[in-house]
Amino acid sequence: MPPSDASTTRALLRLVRWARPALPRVVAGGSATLVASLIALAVPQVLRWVVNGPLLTDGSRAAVVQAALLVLLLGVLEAVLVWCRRALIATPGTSVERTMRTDLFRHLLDLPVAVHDRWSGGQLLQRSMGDLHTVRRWMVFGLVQLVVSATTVLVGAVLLLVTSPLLGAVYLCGAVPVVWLGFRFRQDYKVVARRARDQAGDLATSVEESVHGIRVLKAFGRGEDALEDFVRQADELRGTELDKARAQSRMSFALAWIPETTLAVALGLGVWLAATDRVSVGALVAFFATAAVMTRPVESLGQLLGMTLDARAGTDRFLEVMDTAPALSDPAAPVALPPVPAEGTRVELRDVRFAHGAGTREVLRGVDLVLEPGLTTALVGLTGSGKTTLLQLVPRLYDVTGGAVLLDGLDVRDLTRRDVRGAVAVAFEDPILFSASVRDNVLMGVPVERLAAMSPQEADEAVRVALDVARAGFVHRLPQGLDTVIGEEGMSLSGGQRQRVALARAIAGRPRVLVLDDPLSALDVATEAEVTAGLRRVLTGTTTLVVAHRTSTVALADRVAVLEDGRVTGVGRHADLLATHPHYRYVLTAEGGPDGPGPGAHPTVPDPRGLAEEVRR
Ligand SMILES: Nc1ncnc2c1ncn2[C@@H]1O[C@H](COP(=O)(O)OP(=O)(O)OP(=O)(O)O)[C@@H](O)[C@H]1O
Repeated sequence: MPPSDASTTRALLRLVRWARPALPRVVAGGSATLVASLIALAVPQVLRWVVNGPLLTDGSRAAVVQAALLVLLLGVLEAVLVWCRRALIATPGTSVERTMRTDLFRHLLDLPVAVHDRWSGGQLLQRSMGDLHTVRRWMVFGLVQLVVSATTVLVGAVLLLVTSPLLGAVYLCGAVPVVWLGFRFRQDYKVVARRARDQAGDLATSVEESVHGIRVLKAFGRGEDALEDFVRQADELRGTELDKARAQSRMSFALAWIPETTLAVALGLGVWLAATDRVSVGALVAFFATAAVMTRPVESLGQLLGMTLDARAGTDRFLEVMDTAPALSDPAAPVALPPVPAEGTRVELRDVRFAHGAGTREVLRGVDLVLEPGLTTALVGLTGSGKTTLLQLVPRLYDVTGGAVLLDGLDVRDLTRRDVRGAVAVAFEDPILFSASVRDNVLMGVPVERLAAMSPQEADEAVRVALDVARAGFVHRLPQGLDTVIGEEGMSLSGGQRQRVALARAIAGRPRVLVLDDPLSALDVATEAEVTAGLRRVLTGTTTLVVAHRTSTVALADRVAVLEDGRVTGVGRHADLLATHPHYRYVLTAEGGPDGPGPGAHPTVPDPRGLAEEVRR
């Protein structure tokens, strides 16, 4: 993504919001460095006084010693001030970086799921780690040094002109090509700086995807292809870094030879002027000593400008995420969710419409559906018909684009997201577990306030019951039982085991509404029936919506809703729908949807009533 044309200064000034707490120390540290640099510039003036005074006139030894002591004192003072800079600036820089990182993460949690289609995991990782590190280094070193070097160069230039206007003018002629080259450098470097940061993010994405999908890569023997891809991206990044280094070295070269050349011309001219008594020897010594003090600040300007442009690229990437408005927000005056009615919570989808993006086809086109309190409703439809989409509207993971979702008569958009998500628990088909103990993974399903009020024994009991209902007793046989860390995304567990822990997490908080996206697909039919019976026993009064692909799952529900062409075209008991609803019959017999035998095929569904009866018993 090319950098915007907004000025570097404006982009970097926005950092003040995060840097404000550190500003007093940064300013104090910068002032210490500035004073140290000005002291360095004062030394030549002392030399001028010594040469023109005691050395060339009366030869007073005492005056020379005094001058030497003054130079020594100035040197010590300069060293102390440089130390002060380090002591003052290092710590606040790290806390600014930490705050920015935390804000970025908090904001990411608030952003819609669709954001992840735009920025991959690696890009977000790079933005929150590498980019912020670059910004912090610039803030505590680059910015301070840039201000100090620029001020030193300006003050030095004035001193040169005051010491000898003619020599100063000759020396400062070099500023014209330097400024022009600096402008060119800025134009070129900001493009490659941004490209390098984007490519580093892409490279991080490759690593993340390969590690994540390592089993697929190995199973299909695609390790070499992944390596080739990685090497290509790493080469591209290296090429861009070399472009940066080349631009940087061209600038540094120009900043070294142009001032050196003009200084050489000024030296020749100065010697002639001193020989013809047009300038004093003391002034000549002071002139060249000042120019020598300016050499390092001048040479460092290229590097510091490069750092600034790197920080600007990092800042832009950080602000792009921060400027992305959360699609969902809490209402200004939220309504409180009333206590759970005795019979359970009633969920209503009223003329719900939804499209995944502006201008894209509507997935849901006027869904009317009531989930009766305390009952289980199975949602059935062809693959891609919008079942998962519909499910995600209930806990308000997305907002409807038309119509409304109501919990006990209240629009979910009038409640706080915390209230809605505390009331509605979800288990997805692909269960994501976190790198934490089994206990912590399960307790994640309990709303924070309720968890805080629980004693450790009560929390353990909630975990035990949830795992029992989800038939996840296998966790007790893990090496450390409930304390076993189940690893990144629970990779050390089988698919069915992960699903059961994720289900336990969904029910641990005894939610008012339970939304299940085919969460038992990896279980055998007998275990699924046991889990469903457990849910009925424990979650009495919980209203449940479950996406079902298998007849066995449907048979366990009280009612079935059929999703067809973005609408609910039938609601009823499984057996009745099977007899009266052709699309329902087709969905259940299609065995994989469009590739199945088709609407005309004879259903081969086992009679589910027997299974349901068995489970209820
Ligand atoms: N984040 C998204 N951005 C854009 N389109 C999406 C997104 N998620 C789903 N879709 C599209 O919305 C449609 C419905 O998808 P959805 O996952 O809701 O179907 P489903 O009925 O749950 O399918 P399945 O039974 O295979 O799980 C599909 O055409 C899908 O491509």
